[in-house]
Amino acid sequence: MVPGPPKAAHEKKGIPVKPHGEVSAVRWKREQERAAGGSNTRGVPGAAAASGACPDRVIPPPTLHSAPAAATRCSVDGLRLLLQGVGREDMAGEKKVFGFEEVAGHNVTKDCWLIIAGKVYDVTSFMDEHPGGDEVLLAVTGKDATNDFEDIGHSESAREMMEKYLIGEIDASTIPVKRTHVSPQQVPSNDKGDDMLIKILQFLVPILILGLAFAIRQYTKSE
Ligand code: HEM
Repeated sequence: MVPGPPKAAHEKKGIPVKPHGEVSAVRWKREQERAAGGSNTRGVPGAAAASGACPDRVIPPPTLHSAPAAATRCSVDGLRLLLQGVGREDMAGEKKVFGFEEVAGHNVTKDCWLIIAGKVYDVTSFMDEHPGGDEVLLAVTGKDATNDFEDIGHSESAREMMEKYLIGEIDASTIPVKRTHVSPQQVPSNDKGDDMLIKILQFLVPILILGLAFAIRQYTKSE
C-alpha cells in the first residue's frame, strides 16, 4: 500500500480539514486572476483544455459553506471579498420563485408546502414533528397561511426553525385575490298589490277601531 501524503499538524490533532478540491474564496479569486492572465488554467475550462490540463479539474467558486474556513485563514482582502459579493450571489442564486398553483399542488402529508409571509416552506419532513399536529398544516395548504401561522402566536424558536424548511418565495401576483363577503342581494318583491293592501289596512284599521269605539259610546249613551 502506498502511504498518503504527510498529515498537517492540525490534521494530526483531529481538527477537520476541507476535502481535497475545495478552495477558499481568496484562493479561488487568486486562481481566477491568474487564469485570466494566462499563467494558471485552473477554474477556466477552455484554457484548461488548451493547455492539455485535465478539464475535470475545474474548481467551482466557493460556496457559503466554505466561507467561514476561508475567513479564518485569509487576509482582510479575503474577508472583503466574502462580505462584498460571493455570499450574496450565492444566496440570490438559490432563491426560487414559485407560482401559487404549483405550491398549492403540494397538499398531502407526504408532500406538503406552505405559504407564509411571501415565502414557500416544504414542511413534509416536519409533519410528524410539528407540535400542533400535521392536520393543521395540511388544512392551510393551497392558501396564504400567514394569518393562521400568526394567530397561533408561534415562538421565536418556531420562527428560527422555519428557515430549515424554506425553499423559495411565492410570486405574489399568482395568489388568488381574497373573496370579500358579498351580502345576499335583496330579492325584489313581485307582489306589489300585497304591499298596497297592507298599507291601506295599516291606515284603515285604527280608523275602524276608533269608529267602533265611538259607535259603542253613542249607543250606550242613548240607552
Ligand atoms: C414552517 C412552519 C411552522 C413551523 C416551523 C411551526 C413550528 C411550531 C412549533 C415549534 C410549535 C410549538 C410552539 C411554539 O414554539 O410556538 C408549534 C405549535 C403550533 N403550530 Fe406551528 N409551525 C409552523 C406552521 C404552522 C401553521 C401554518 C399552523 C397553522 C395553523 C400552525 C399551527 C400550530 C398550532 C395549532 C400549534 C400548537 C399551539 C399550542 O399548542 O399552543 N403551525 N408550531
